[in-house]
Amino acid sequence: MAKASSRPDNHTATPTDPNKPDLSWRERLSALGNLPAFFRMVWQTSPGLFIGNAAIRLVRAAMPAVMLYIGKLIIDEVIRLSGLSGAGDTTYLWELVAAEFGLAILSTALGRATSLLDGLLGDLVTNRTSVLLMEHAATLDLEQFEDATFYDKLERARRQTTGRSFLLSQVFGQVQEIISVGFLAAGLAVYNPWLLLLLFIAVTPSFIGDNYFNQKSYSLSRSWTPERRELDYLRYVGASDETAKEVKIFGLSGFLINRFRDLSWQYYTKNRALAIRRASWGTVLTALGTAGYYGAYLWIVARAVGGTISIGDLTFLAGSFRQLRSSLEGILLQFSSLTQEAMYLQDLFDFFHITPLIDSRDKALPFPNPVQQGFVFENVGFKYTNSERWALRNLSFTLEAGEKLALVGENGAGKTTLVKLLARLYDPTEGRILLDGRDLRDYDLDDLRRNVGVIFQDYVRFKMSAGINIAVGDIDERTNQPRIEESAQRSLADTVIAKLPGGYEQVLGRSFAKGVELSGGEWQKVALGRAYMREAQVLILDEPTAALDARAEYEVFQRFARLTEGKTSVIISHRFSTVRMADRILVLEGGQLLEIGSHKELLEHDGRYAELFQLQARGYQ
Ligand SMILES: Nc1ncnc2c1ncn2[C@@H]1O[C@H](COP(=O)(O)OP(=O)(O)OP(=O)(O)O)[C@@H](O)[C@H]1O
Repeated sequence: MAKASSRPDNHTATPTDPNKPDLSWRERLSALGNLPAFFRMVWQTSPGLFIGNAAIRLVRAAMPAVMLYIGKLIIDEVIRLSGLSGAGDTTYLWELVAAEFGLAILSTALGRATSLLDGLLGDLVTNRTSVLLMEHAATLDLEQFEDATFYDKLERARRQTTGRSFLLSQVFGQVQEIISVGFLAAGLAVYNPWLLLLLFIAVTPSFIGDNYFNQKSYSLSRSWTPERRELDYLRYVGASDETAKEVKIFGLSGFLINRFRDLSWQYYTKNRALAIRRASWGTVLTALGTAGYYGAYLWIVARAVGGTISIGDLTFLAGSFRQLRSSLEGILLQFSSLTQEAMYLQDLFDFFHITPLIDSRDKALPFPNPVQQGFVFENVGFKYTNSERWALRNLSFTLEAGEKLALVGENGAGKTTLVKLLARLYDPTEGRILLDGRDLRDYDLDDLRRNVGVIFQDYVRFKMSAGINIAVGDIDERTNQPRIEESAQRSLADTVIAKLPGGYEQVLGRSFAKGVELSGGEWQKVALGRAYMREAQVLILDEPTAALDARAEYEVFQRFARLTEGKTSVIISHRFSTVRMADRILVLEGGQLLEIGSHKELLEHDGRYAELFQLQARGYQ
């Protein structure tokens, strides 16, 4: 299968290309090609349940034909006995009745057993798919997550993680029905093979009709993925703890609800039009099937009246024909919904086929320990995929090993982008970054990430315990309580946590029962603790003190200076009291390097840094 990537330039059209609303028969059949991979996944989930399910279904498949045949034998025996005027031996008759009763009980029991196994297996498959999805998502790039088409794929794949149990019982049921039909058809063919032909002719119209409408509804639902995502988003924004504050203050609920109502109504009307057409055509086409059934019934009754077949044969044939028709209709209808399901499955596999663009090379180098020379930016330029503008351009500078560098610049100057390149969340669009003389891309990615610790300004507030919120800096050490507490002390989070009713076990945020919310500055202290958890050689803090009060900021920096002694560090800050502590300061403007030097040098230079510094200093006078 072609590898799909989130980059528009090498995006390969898959059989389910969203820009192509109607899918051909060939594409739909080729979607069935996903079933083996799906079953491999089911098999790997639980071979025992898989085999059990298949075995029971095989037995169940033979039941309808056997029961109909026993019914025929019973009727023929009753007629034979009634012709003997009372004195016949009824043992055989009772044996037959007992056999039919036994089969009826067995059939119900097996029916229950299959739903049970389907349910259990379905749950396991759902869990496994979710795990696979999360595992795969973890391998992908930040850049891919920021791409809307990627998000649509992820969204479609996410929907596939639930509801797969339905496909499972559907395919299992389908195979069972096909075997069942085989048994019944064999019985019917013994009497008259033409009946089979009549049967196929009767069920074909409704099959074609249903296929057509399934395809339409798949295309509709697929082409509406972005809108459905927007609906989910509106539902979330309109009713969530994180947004409630602003929604209330700005009185946004009316606006959000109306937007939701308009969009959902549009989708509803499109769906309704399709559903009405489907129901109308379905009625007409099914009537054709009924006509076919009665045609065959006429023939059978006429043969029975003419004496060519027995009354038992009549019931067997009529029963078989009726059962066959409904089974065949079932199979054919299921087939079209099966291809539809298989197409949805394609979405899941498409997602699994997206490959990360940022990865370790073969024979990647280990991260130098310790870093000898440091980083060199050589004419680095970077453009976000979804943007035409250069976020960084012509950037050349060195970050010496052990140096503390501060990044300064106005909003949107490219500071965060620069540190993302340093942590290899992205690769430069042009130029290169060297570490100890080798391209950053030559180093093992996991090793690099372990050695470069970044605390972003939009750090995540995990709705988990305070301890875990610090331990995420080095999650393997989450049970190392002394280390967590030491990190908390350094980042000043210890006093915050001491006030929490549950201490380090206290769940933060209000999403879960007993969760406690922190203030912005308190959260920042907790997040800062992550930097101290990580024994990284390079530490990057992106506006780590923006929410801190003046005293806390001062203390944090005293400690930070001590912690980063001998380490390479980069700090982004808009506060010059923080910035001036750095060895050198790099001033960015519009993605370009404007000035670089120590605080003193830059003040003497009397350029942009001096201007911004004096601007801020004047504010304090
Ligand atoms: N994910 C993204 N996709 C597209 N463009 C982006 C993305 N992130 C940032 N940009 C753009 O890149 C430019 C640089 O952004 P960056 O976040 O690096 O600025 P910054 O200097 O850190 O700003 P601030 O001081 O506001 O945090 C901005 O023009 C921004 O709009």
